[in-house]
Amino acid sequence: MSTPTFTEIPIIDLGLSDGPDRRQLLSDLHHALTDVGFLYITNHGVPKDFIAALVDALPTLFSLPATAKAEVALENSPHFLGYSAVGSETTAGRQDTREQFEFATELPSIWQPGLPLYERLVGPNQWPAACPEIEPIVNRYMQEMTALGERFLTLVEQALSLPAQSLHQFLSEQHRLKLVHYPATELGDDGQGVGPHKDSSGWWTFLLQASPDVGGLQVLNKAGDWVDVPPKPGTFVVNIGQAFEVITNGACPATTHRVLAGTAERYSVPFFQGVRRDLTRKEATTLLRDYFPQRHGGVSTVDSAFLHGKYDTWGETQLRTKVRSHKTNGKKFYPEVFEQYHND
Ligand SMILES: O=C(O)CCC(=O)C(=O)O
Ligand SMILES: [Fe+2]
Repeated sequence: MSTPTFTEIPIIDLGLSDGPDRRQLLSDLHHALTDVGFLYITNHGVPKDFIAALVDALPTLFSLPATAKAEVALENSPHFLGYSAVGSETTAGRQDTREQFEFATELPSIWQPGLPLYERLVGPNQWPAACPEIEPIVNRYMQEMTALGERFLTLVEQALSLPAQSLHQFLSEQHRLKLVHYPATELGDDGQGVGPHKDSSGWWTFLLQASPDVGGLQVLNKAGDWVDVPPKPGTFVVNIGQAFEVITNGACPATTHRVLAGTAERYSVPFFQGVRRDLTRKEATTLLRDYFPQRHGGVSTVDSAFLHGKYDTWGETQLRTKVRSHKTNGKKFYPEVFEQYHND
């Protein structure tokens, strides 16, 4: 018998959350959380004109000259915020075909000697001077996504029969967002937009597919088939990050996904809801454990560097991941742990 699995991505209408269809909504959400790990949300309440302003700004931003992009290079930032060119990222052993600007909730630097090194992940954005309109547009969008993320967690608590606010206790004050551009590739060029991965940096991801007519995002189901996640007007794609899989003891899986390179260029904007940096592995595996008892004969099947790695906090696990994938920043800003993170 083949493994029961999904063949399409459920659509959850958040507009039903206050009406008579609420029970059905929570039951559909439960299915999406436990069997799929991916969903679309509609009627999410983020103002259309905020989204449109962001979508409209992307082509201008990405057509800035290379020198303007280099001024805000991610390499300059101890907080791993800024621009990365096509070719600087490898996923699943192959080079990705995308360029991106990474921003975070606007916060001042807090790290000073004596504080955990991972506190250095927090700090100011680098805004491109040649495209000044992007700063207020992104800041406003981030505020909306932060609020949407919190509303959404309340529904997830209800769908999973968890106490009110029990998921909010894991949130960070810093969330991250990427503006992503996948350039058009030649026909027959077997490039990857971004290779197969699970989202490792956040609690939940809320993705805006910003090119209404261009597909490419796919999700891996349990039968090993890739399921398309085409853009749908008025929706966000929402998916589970690895920290959430850990907290739920694998009941809610962080599903593998990828983006195919295509002959049409594509823009997208993933918002990664942040997990508090001081979260310990012990807390992550105990705080909600009564609600997610061990399945599979007591052996955890959850795949996560946080769970199986050497470092005890979410913050340090994140810092290690970033130092390993951005070697220039690692050497420049984190020489005290660079070798150790690379060799352990
Ligand atoms: O661009 C997309 O649609 C998805 C991007 C993604 O999966 C990621 O950046 O983690
Ligand atoms: Fe992703």
